[in-house]
Amino acid sequence: MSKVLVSDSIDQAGIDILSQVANVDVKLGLKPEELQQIIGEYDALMIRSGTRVTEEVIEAAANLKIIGRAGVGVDNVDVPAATRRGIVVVNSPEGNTIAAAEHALAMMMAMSRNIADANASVKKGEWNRKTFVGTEVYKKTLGIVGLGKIGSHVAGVAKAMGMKLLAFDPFISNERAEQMGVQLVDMDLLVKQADYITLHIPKTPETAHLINTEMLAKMKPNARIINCARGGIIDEEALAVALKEGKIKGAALDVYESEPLGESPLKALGKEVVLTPHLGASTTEAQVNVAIDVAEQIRDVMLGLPARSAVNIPGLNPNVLEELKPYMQLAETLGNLVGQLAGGRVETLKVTLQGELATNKSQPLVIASIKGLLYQALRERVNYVNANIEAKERGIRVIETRDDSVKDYAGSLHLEATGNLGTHDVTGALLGDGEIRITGLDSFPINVPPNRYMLFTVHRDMPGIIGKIGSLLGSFNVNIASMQVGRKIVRGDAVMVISIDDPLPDGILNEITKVPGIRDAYTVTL
Ligand SMILES: NC(=O)c1ccc[n+]([C@@H]2O[C@H](COP(=O)([O-])OP(=O)(O)OC[C@H]3O[C@@H](n4cnc5c(N)ncnc54)[C@H](O)[C@@H]3O)[C@@H](O)[C@H]2O)c1
Ligand SMILES: O=C(O)CC[C@@H](O)C(=O)O
Repeated sequence: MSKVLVSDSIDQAGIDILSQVANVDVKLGLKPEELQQIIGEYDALMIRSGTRVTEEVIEAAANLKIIGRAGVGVDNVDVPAATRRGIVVVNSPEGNTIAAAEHALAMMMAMSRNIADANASVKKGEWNRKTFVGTEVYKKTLGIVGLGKIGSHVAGVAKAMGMKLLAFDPFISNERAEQMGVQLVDMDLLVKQADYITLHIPKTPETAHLINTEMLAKMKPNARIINCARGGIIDEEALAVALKEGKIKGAALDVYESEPLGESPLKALGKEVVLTPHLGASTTEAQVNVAIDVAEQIRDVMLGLPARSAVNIPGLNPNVLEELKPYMQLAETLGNLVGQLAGGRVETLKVTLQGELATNKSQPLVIASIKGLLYQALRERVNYVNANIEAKERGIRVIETRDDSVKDYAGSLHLEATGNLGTHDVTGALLGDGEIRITGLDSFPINVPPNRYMLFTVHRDMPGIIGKIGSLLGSFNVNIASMQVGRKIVRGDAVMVISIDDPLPDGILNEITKVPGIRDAYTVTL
């Protein structure tokens, strides 16, 4: 049975799902070197934001197939290193959206009404109403940086609270913003006009220290800033100075440059700052959502099914995948076949998506074709995650073309591989029951199911040649399962496709090529 390591606290609902397919070990609070020591035993790792999956951990993870992040941000995972090793990284893009949005709104209200400090004061036995006079958010301007899933939900609630909404998000259209009642502005205008600024962007090289001394200096003296996105988007030193010097009114942070938050000038500040320990996703509902979402994906991958929210596999939407599933195997088989026919070093792979497959949605079939092509070289080390990278690293140019004219089948795939030994092409389609058919080889029409061991010849279409090959195979005790000939013109060139029960013994291919009329012979294992 497979083994899954859960190294952060996740809801039992997730553990129950994982237990259907694997032995689950829950080991919390592992030090990085401890994780590195034990990760080699596991097929899957499930984490939240507490575990750092570094390149060293990934290098030690000899059996790891999937890393599941029960949450949105995967910045605690070295995704490029995982991709290079063919490890799928999945997350739960929506499971904690509401929780994080509500936390940002709660932080805004907590700051406006001094909830945290007033609470602490009452608990100390004081009754100090004057110190904790607050401000209303009604009719104030909220500047939302990042109008994605969380930012949009914040916008909806803030609108209902009577706030005026500005947003900065270069990737959102004016139309979409208008639908939400939000005015899109540039960052400069947003920071100058907003009474409240809330960050809902990922941490990237572009967003690191986006809020720095210069930005803080542009804000209104009554401005308050909220960060429930990622630590490091705000320069914490600069923020502490701005708060201390009264350049801005307040800040509420849930996330920090380094977590847990150690020594920090922010801790020395008073009611102008509210700090929570990365609680954005910590609601019962969100934790059940993310645990189920990610555990189901780990289970599916363990069962050989695709993951619906893989961050390192290009655009595999579950509905599209469901439609394409029968064709993925076809693409892999054809890739494997054309790679073996081409032999040697393949330099170009041209994949033509034909008929009903000639749409953007079929792009995963190109990846499956590359995976098939590289199978002989990389075996299990190539998968849908790293196929593109592996092809690039080998200098294989992949050309994707589309031809929406319907041939004999509603949808078919044509693969052409060119390498140092020449060019070969194969075509394939699916029968109504989903069975794979190889329908073309080196432009000759054929119609055969793939077989584990196959022999192909290109020969002159003349009497006696089929018999000679049959006898030759018989003399080497090779049993033929099926045989088919394809030709374009009578007595021109033809191909012979022979499915055999066992691998072709050494030396026989050479004998076949010596038969008069045989131009080429290839044997493949699929
Ligand atoms: N505190 C928590 O516990 C918690 C919980 C969930 C999510 N998060 C974090 O919240 C953030 C937002 O999550 P989401 O689910 O809304 O993500 P999302 O991908 O739906 O939205 C992010 C938005 O940011 C925009 N964006 C990207 N770069 C930008 C830039 N340079 N300037 C302006 N906008 C930019 C994108 O266009 C997108 O619309 C992420 O950083 C996520 O990790 C934190
Ligand atoms: O695991 C957590 O609680 C934090 C999750 C949050 O930061 C996320 O990115 O989803």
